[in-house]
Amino acid sequence: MSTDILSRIVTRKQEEVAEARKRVPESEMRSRAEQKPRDPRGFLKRLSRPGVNIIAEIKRASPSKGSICPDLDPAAYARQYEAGGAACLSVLTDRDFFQGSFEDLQAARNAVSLPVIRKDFMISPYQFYEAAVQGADAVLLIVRILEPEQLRDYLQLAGALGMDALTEVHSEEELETATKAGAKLVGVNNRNLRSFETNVSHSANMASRFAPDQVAVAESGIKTREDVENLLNAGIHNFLIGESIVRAPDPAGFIRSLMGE
Ligand SMILES: O=C(O)c1ccccc1NCC(=O)[C@H](O)[C@H](O)COP(=O)(O)O
Repeated sequence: MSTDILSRIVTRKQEEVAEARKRVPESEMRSRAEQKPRDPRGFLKRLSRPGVNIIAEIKRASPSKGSICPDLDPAAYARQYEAGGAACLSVLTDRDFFQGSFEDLQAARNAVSLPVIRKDFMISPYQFYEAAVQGADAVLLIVRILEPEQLRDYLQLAGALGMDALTEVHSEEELETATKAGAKLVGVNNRNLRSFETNVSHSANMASRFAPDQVAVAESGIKTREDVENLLNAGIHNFLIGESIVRAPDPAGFIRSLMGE
């Protein structure tokens, strides 16, 4: 089942975009995005600060773990994340595989002053217009599901709409593709999205491959202060963390402990 999860997600995304275009044509969505008064909170800027920066994720469910916290209150979680010292929020907006939504993104963003990434599977310009209309400060670009040309175009499109882009890689080849496309903010996913195998040392092992002007993020499977320290020792100080924070009885306290406070 996990072997082709990304293909299944991408196929469903294509259907979703086609359905959304019928409700609001692309020309209209684009014009809404271009006319939307922008108030970007600076996702990349926050992660360029020294110290431990945690992108804390609102994650109700996932393909690898099933249900995690289906009834979570995104505004309450966002407030806890901010109180705990998170640098940014990540909000999953995919409904079918993660039980996320734009409502979650809006509720979380409106509750705090942190920059927010729309965490989804971006395969069409339409989704960038949607993200801008929803007020997202950043979007995720997954190298494995994009052609190199598309990646370059989407990095530009995100910037033109006033959003930062977090480019996600898993392998060294994908990191090379991201670098050639000009990606500045790059996340290494510790989770292999084919097998779901997660190895927290994976991003540490890739750290030396980053260009000096790139900002690295370690993604997935981070659960303990020891994980964070090992990644800090490898030179990575930005962390995207979902499940362990969502499941923590006290998310704010847990974030503080991950930060070493
Ligand atoms: O989490 C999954 O099962 C998953 C499956 C297929 C594609 C993406 C997936 N996760 C998205 C993410 O990038 C994670 O939510 C994020 O890195 C946080 O990971 P974690 O701390 O392990 O919840």
